[in-house]
Amino acid sequence: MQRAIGVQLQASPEVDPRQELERRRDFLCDAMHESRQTTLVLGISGGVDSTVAGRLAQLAVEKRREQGEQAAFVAMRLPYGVQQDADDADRALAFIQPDEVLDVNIQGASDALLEALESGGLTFTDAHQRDFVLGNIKARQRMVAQYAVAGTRSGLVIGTDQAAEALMGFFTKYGDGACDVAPLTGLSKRQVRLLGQQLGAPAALVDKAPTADLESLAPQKLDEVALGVTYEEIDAFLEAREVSASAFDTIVTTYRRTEHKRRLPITPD
Ligand SMILES: Nc1ncnc2c1ncn2[C@@H]1O[C@H](COP(=O)(O)OP(=O)(O)OC[C@H]2O[C@@H]([n+]3cccc(C(=O)O)c3)[C@H](O)[C@@H]2O)[C@@H](O)[C@H]1O
Ligand SMILES: Nc1ncnc2c1ncn2[C@@H]1O[C@H](COP(=O)(O)OP(=O)(O)OP(=O)(O)O)[C@@H](O)[C@H]1O
Ligand SMILES: [Mg+2]
Repeated sequence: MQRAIGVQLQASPEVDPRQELERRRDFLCDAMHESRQTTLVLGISGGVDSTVAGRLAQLAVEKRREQGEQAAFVAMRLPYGVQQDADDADRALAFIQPDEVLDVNIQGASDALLEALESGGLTFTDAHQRDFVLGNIKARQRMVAQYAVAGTRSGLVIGTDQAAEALMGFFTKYGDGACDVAPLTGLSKRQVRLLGQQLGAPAALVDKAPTADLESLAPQKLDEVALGVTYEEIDAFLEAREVSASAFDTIVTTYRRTEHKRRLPITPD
């Protein structure tokens, strides 16, 4: 079963970082060519996934320009108010060297929607549920912001979903899960870091502990705390290595429970 899920998610035990970077950069170039779009758009959080995907995007548009095509990468800062790890986002942008940076605070829109929902009669069981729902609103506001830019600039929105998040369904459906191109597909978290290292990204970002950072009541909460398994265990599962019985159980149960997130909407037969 472990192998079958790995195949389903396009995971592989080993990758050659140099070759993978070239293949994934060229994939972005081909996607721009085939869709006749001239811009790539991506939110840069300061985490390793958007650092790697962002640099790949910049390399892709530079290659398109070398080929005589019009191409640009628009990186977006999308903080909710003041982001605790804003320095990391700045560091990531300094490394990526994007053609353009747009800074859009998603707090106003996110809070306004939550307030309107409450005025409209929606109630929550407790403060934790309210905060969790607001977290998913934040992820979806980032999607709305990126698509607004893509719609203005003939752009493709990049998603940073990789095999570790896909396996655990650890993304907001139609939030950060929504995109036009997903260049990190199939990579374990370890492999994303390998690609970051190969690109020459700052070690502090390559080795940074992953956080979705969506809950205002628990800023910078580590993904591993929310997931109940470590990325090491998730990567071992994806890379067809041995996994403890309890981790195996958590991973397979979560994978099945989140199947709907990896599929198109349910339709009548
Ligand atoms: N069986 C089923 N078939 C079809 N649809 C089903 C369904 N079960 C729920 N649904 C629908 O799916 C919805 C639940 O999905 P969703 O809205 O995504 O919500 P949910 O999975 O509850 O929450 C998203 C999770 O992803 C994490 N996350 C989000 C964003 C980024 C990152 C990150 O790593 O950076 C992590 C976040 O911390 C949270 O734990 C339900 O409200 C319902 O509408
Ligand atoms: N504060 C933010 N500013 C801009 N974009 C964001 C922000 N938070 C999340 N995103 C976008 O949502 C994506 C999903 O977040 P996620 O946390 O999975 O990735 P990451 O932060 O790049 O890496 P890591 O998973 O290691 O934290 C990010 O890659 C980024 O494109
Ligand atoms: Mg993050």
